[in-house]
Amino acid sequence: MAVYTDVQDEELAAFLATYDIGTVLSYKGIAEGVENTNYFLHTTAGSYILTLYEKRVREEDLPFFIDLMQHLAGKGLNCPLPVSNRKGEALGRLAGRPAAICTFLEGIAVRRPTAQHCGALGAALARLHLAGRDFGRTRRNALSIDGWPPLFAQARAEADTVSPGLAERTRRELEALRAEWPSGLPSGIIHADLFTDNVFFIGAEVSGLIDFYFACTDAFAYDVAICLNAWCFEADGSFNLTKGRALLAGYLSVRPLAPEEVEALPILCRGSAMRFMLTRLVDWLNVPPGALVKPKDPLEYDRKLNFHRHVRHARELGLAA
Ligand SMILES: Nc1ncnc2c1ncn2[C@@H]1O[C@H](COP(=O)(O)OP(=O)(O)OP(=O)(O)O)[C@@H](O)[C@H]1O
Ligand SMILES: N[C@@H](CCO)C(=O)O
Repeated sequence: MAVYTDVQDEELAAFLATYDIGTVLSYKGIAEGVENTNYFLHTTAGSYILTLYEKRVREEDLPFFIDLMQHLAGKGLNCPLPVSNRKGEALGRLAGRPAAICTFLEGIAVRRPTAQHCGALGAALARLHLAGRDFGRTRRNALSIDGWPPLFAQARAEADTVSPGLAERTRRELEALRAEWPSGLPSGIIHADLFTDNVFFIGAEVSGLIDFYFACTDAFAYDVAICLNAWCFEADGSFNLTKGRALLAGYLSVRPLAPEEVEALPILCRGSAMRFMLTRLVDWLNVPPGALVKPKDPLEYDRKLNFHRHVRHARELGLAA
């Protein structure tokens, strides 16, 4: 996370006084991440994460995220559990922002995942898809194909300052995606942002999944595509087929992919690369003054998009023939 909103000692003490989790021993802003403000919070009762919800999270969606984490935790998935205050409410307000306190998860986010990590991640993703099946609530994916043109409109005029030709490349690609985007794929709750920083490991095992603030109802295979992009490319921009194979084999060990999901995987990877290129581009061009945040490189995803433009079959992404 980043820190967009400062929290003063007195206001935190007053906020905590409404909970049964003791008093503050220490708290510290977390620089990682780009979406919300997060603090490590140590109280006399233990360790927690305090989140203040920022820009992209709509306040009316927060009960969905909180209920989802409670549902998934109830299904045995290791994800942050929102803590309720004495009134039984998990959502409050702090420093003028909506805020929640969640349980702290142990484990380490790997920066350079191995094929073994990718396999474990694939299986964890499929378990998440199964655990969400009876959640009973839905949320539209605001960052799918209909959400991309408005993002592009925000960045278009300045896109070529980031890379010459980026505006025209993106315009053409958006047209192509619109023409080929699949519909009717098996759908349910997806995480939609399961990058390496949102998955904790203890040794080779997944110990926890965090950051459910993009979770929504969409094609399961789109979540697989997001993970292939986030986990299986090397720093030099090449796609690591061994990691792709491991991720897909891990996923398939828990949930099979239907033929139409397999067929759609290349275009879903292209779309997923577009989604992250665009949100990164908008953020890159709009860093709020004074915020403790390091914007992520949009061109990393422009290059991934270019790779996927040439992929014709999921075999090229690692699916066993
Ligand atoms: N429940 C938790 N237990 C332990 N650490 C956590 C927890 N939640 C968040 N963190 C820490 O805070 C950091 C940022 O959290 P998170 O990824 O949710 O932020 P974000 O701003 O939404 O990030 P992103 O850019 O991935 O969307 C994580 O990398 C992790 O170090
Ligand atoms: N995981 C995203 C940031 C949160 O949307 C990215 O790497 O662009």
